[in-house]
Amino acid sequence: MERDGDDCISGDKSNPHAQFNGEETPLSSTLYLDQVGEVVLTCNSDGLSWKCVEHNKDESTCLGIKLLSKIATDIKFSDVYAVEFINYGMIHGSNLPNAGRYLLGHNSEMYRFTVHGFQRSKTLPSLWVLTVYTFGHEDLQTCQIWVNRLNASLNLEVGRPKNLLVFVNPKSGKGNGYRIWETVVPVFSRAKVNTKVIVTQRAGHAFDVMASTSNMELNSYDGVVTVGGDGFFNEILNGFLKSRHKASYPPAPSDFVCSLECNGSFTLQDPHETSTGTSSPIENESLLSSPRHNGKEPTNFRTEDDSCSTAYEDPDFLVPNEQFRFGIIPAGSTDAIVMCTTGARDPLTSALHIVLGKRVCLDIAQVVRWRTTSTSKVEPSVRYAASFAGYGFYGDVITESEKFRWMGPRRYDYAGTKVFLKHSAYQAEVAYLEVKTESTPEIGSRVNLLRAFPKPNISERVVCRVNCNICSTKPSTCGSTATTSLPPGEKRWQKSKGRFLSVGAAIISCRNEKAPDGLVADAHLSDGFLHLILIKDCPHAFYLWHLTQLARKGGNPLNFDFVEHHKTPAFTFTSLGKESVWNVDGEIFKAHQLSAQVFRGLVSLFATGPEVIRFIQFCGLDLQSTVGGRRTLGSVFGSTML
Ligand SMILES: Nc1ncnc2c1ncn2[C@@H]1O[C@H](COP(=O)(O)OP(=O)(O)OP(=O)(O)O)[C@@H](O)[C@H]1O
Repeated sequence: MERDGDDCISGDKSNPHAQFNGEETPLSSTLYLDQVGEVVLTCNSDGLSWKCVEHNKDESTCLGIKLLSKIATDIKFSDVYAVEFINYGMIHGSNLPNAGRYLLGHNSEMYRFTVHGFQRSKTLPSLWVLTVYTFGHEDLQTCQIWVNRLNASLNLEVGRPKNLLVFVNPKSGKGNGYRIWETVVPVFSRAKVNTKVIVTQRAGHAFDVMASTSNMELNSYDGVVTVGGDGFFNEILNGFLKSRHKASYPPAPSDFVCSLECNGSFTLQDPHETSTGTSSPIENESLLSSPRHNGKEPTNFRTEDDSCSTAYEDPDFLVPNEQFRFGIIPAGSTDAIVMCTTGARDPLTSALHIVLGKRVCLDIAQVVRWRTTSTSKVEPSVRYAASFAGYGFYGDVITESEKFRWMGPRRYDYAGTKVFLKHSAYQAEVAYLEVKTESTPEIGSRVNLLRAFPKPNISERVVCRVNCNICSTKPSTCGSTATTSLPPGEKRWQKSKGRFLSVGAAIISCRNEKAPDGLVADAHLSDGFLHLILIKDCPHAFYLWHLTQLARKGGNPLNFDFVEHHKTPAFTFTSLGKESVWNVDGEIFKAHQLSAQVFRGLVSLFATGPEVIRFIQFCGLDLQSTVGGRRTLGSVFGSTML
């Protein structure tokens, strides 16, 4: 084992950084790989590869199977999140049988460094598992050269965060938000990501911090990480967008606007007024003026000597902002957003997406409540949603489940069962914008098309996934809405009035463990559309049938006559009853009258999108047993908690 480190390195070891400035010189050394043995390690522009010494000459076989082929032999820099020098210590001998003479057959002490990366789980590719390769050499300098060289390569990886603001909800899910954060802290510290951690003390705490943090301070972070559920993410998203997203209210049909104007407290926007993100009013549609400003006006205040001074002006924070991303470490009760954006409900997978600087754009819906109850005056209040906004059944379940928060995630099953048994239907009027595009002549009336042609089965649906073609077709301006980017003739309002068991607007597929394909299996993360699902009053048994389809892998919950499905960028809603509760990303939102529109890719997430192709290939197997566990009738009702 005596070896002089100077002899075994090829490349300019005296200056590893210099090798990176010009043409790259591959670095190569003979080192020991823990649990394997002596290897020739090579570093090139893409990553690291290693080969057992004399591998080709003397390959171990057992019953004709190459034993060494099971050992990983390379890793790309894009899959490496940290390289650490770990000083003098044990390198273990090979654990392979018949290791042969080139493998270290015994333990030995030497200087070591570790390469931390990940690999995709063989059974669920969206699930990322940690990998650690420990290399050793008796010469300290050799190890240091390798560490410097590999860290120089990692520094060239673009988009990796250095500073993050982290919010932890200790009450999330089963109340273990902080414990979950602790399990992923080592990933952040190894990757040398600085974190400012805020453990929330109460509901609304994170919203207040996000809303009051200056843009200057926010600009010092590469993003915000939330450790919690969908409701917690929603709170942080709203705090972030509250004063930073500048946009007019959603478009609405003229009679909707009239109903607001008749109240005497609201006026139509002057069509000549220029406002960010809107075009002039289109036929049969009116735009509503937005009194919102960016909240950064200079503040005049009196100083001690009574002179008037002006506080500094906080710089603008651009939204959308591709550099600034959100990360979600799942700790909630449903975690639909994380499942749709990383494909897995796994804190480590999320942490890896964050430190590796992955990026995916996410549509956000702006939901404006105009009236809280039938008698209240018009008072616009804006809420943003990342996954789902629902009324009727969805509003009732969230209201009921809040009474049983102590039950943890099971409260949704219990509340869902209770609300299902009540079978309440609500009188309402919904208007949605029907948009014609080249690929789908009238997206808004899709249900009628589906009646005329057989519904595509699940394998034919264009499901959103990593590098999704639909989502990566960039609109002219990111953060825009289809309501403004399409010419007036391409849009028209359609209405649906009647008794509904539920009205739901899914911005993403809303996949979760109880609804494995989500409510809308082929919804996309950033196509600029939401899916309006209207469930008309129907017999109890039919509704149960819809819910069981929702809870089933490969089910078709929208393929019923009592279900209307409209893909649209905007809709309005007016309750014709007294009580009216919405569920926005799992949080209660009382609204008698509201309008909503989608902003395409308004925020970016540390995520890649799910690895869906193989996910769907598993359909033949019972994936529910992997992701959903045993199904009970209660969990069928709980599946509506999107
Ligand atoms: N320290 C706290 N104490 C009580 N409530 C809190 C605290 N911090 C945050 N909250 C509130 O808890 C609510 C729910 O949080 P979260 O979404 O993390 O969990 P969940 O409801 O169990 O999960 P999911 O939204 O996925 O169903 C949020 O609306 C948030 O405002």
